[in-house]
Amino acid sequence: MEGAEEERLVQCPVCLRELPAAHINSHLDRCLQAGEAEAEPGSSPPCKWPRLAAASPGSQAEGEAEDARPAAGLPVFSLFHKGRGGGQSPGAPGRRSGAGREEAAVKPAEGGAAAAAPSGASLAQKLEGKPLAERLRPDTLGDYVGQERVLGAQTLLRSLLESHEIPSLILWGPPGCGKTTLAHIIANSSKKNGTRFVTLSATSAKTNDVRDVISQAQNEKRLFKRKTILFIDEIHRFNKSQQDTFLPHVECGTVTLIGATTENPSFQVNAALLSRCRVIVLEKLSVEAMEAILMRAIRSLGVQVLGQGNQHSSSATGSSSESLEFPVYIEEKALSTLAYLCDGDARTGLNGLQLAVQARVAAGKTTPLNITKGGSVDGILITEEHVKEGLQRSHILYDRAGEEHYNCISALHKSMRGSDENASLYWLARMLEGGEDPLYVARRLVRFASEDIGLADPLALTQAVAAYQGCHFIGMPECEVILAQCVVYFARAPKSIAVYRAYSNVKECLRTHTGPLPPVPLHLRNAPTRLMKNLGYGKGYKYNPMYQEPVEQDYLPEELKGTDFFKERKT
Ligand SMILES: Nc1ncnc2c1ncn2[C@@H]1O[C@H](COP(=O)(O)OP(=O)(O)OP(=O)(O)O)[C@@H](O)[C@H]1O
Repeated sequence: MEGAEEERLVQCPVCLRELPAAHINSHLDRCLQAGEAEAEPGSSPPCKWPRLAAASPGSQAEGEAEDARPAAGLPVFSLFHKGRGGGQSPGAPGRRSGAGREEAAVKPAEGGAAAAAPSGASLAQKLEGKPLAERLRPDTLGDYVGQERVLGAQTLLRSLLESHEIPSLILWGPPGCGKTTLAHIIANSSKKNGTRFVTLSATSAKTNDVRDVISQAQNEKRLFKRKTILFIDEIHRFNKSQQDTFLPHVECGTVTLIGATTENPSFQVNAALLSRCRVIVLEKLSVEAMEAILMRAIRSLGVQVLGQGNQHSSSATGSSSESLEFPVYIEEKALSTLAYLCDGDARTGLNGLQLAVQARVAAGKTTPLNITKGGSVDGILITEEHVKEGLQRSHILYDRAGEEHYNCISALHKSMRGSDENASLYWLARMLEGGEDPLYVARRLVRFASEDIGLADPLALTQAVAAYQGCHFIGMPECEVILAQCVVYFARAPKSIAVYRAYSNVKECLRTHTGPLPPVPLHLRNAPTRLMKNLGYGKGYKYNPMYQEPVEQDYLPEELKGTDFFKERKT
């Protein structure tokens, strides 16, 4: 009987693991200690790796290994993201083993810029390991640049964050604008009042992972009165049933949800969930904000800024000459070009800077620089060309923010209009490979379908809308072939601008009309009330289906009678 009691399985209230009753007390002690360990700063939002193809593979692999390392010492409970597309999800089948469950614990950021590298380290050492963007991720609102509209001094969000009153939030904004960084700052500040911060990435987490986080949050709340903030990166990638899983728990306050998304949450986030969250719209970082972020990076690396033509007093702290044979300089113009070309994406800007500096330092080629009155100094110089190389794949071919964006879409439009399928494909690829938003191209195709093909092939519009939706569903890179198919269809399609031109003529007619616009003819008016009938509304209207023969009836106002917008030439 006693043996049976010992063998009876009971569930640990903390980790939910089933164990023999006889072992539960000792297990619980370990579990509680582990829970404490987890409360330590291990739960920051995930580290992100550079998206640039040119990013050094070595540094990424190194970073991933570091990122996936479990938090030191005791096993941890919470579920963490392993990084984009990385590895098995934390709660994948076969891995749920209670306290021993394998999790990718995210290491805490190492103190922001100040901790980027020891101040005495050489520049090459400072550039090793984690990507610069990760190391410079701000820890406090003080270092968070831009986004004044939502985080400025008098804003509601700032006062909520300062008072540690975190509501459920959806952070919506383009890549690299600071969504994860903001969550990271919230994680840091919420630790101060003992709140747990758990991170899941919708790209790798399964519904069971969400359930695990929720049940753990319930236990934490019940046993320790601790709140849980759940950060879900790329929340738009969760399907409806996954989103439904945490809906009631957000509602009853078991977890505070912070979701980050680059997609419009009205379409991608379940309406019920959305209504329980405050949507914070973050914008692309301005060129000025990007300059400030890049300057901070320059300072942390000890690189000095070189003004055009004359010596520029750099605000760099600690000259690189302390630890390097040659000082490193970057042209002021190179910085502003980088700030401009990265199109409000701080990760792209910082990665571009890192690659440019790394390449120049590795090449070790020095230039005599006239920066002192007395003569020249040998130093490593980073020019505008070098930063463009750093941004190579994404930005040198194609500048998403600037003129090139309009030039290429115009070239695509004209190539399709000219029925040149090769040129059409070329311009499409130039844009997509350069990082253009596929939905921007898809929207142009919808317009083209009506403007240039029109009724010569009415199916073109259906194709374009389907291509838009396809791109919306699957994103890049898979959607490129959808756009390619549509572009070739359009290049080969017959063209007609009849409707486009006729509609332009109508608009012109309205614009140039002098005096009051003619009233709607009485016989064309609807007459839902007796009064309207009495006023002659609808009187004399011939209901076409009642007639066998063509109906003689005017539909245009009297003064436009007989106008043919299809024949008239636009003036
Ligand atoms: N507002 C900001 N102030 C200072 N640094 C920033 C800011 N926004 C972004 N950064 C820098 O850019 C890097 C990338 O930003 P973050 O990961 O927050 O972007 P994100 O909006 O979450 O992008 P994604 O949608 O691609 O995940 C950060 O590590 C940080 O170094």
